[in-house]
Amino acid sequence: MNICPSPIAGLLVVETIPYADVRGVFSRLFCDKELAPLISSRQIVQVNHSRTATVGAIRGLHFQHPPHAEMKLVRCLKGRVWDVAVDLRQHSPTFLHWHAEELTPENALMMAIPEGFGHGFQVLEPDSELLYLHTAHYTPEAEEGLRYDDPHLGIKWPHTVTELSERDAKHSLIDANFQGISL
Ligand SMILES: Cc1cn([C@H]2C[C@H](O)[C@@H](COP(=O)(O)OP(=O)(O)O[C@H]3O[C@@H](C)C(=O)[C@@H](O)[C@H]3O)O2)c(=O)[nH]c1=O
Repeated sequence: MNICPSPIAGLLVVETIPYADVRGVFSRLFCDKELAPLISSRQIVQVNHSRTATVGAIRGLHFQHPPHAEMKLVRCLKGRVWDVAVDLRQHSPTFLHWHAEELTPENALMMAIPEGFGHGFQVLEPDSELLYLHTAHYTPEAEEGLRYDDPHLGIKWPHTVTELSERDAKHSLIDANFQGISL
């Protein structure tokens, strides 16, 4: 696995090197030794999977507040998604900047999204599937979201938005009182 920087400090992109032969492909999806530089003392405590049927559907943007803030490692197992992370760290020089990567099974990229970032994605192929590794348990009372179309973020989604959960449609817009996440 190659751990690559992104334009936002702390947000990393991991390249996985798949082993291909006549039978198909073998890939290591997680290794605490190889990923130690980014995982540090964190532990993976939950593994989630989602399948999203419709091209253009968006999930996000989601995050958990401290003390339930988490690192998420996200990869695409099927289809194609445009995965975006937004820097919400209070006092970060890149506060409210975002970075996106297209994730596919073929490019085998994994976004390593640390605490203090919002995360979302848009589906670019039908029935796209994502695998998430989390370093904190799901804590709905600590969870918050931002609007995918928040003008303060200006995220340039690659496809027309076709579907959104009721919850994601109701997130508040960022206003002058929004301080970000204090870690
Ligand atoms: C995220 C999550 C949801 N759920 C439940 C709550 C709800 O009934 C159902 C669907 O949840 P949601 O609508 O929040 O699912 P979804 O909108 O897909 O939420 C996900 O979005 C992406 C962008 C992320 O980054 C993920 O961490 C997660 O927040 O699953 C769990 O039981 N455990 C979990 O970890």
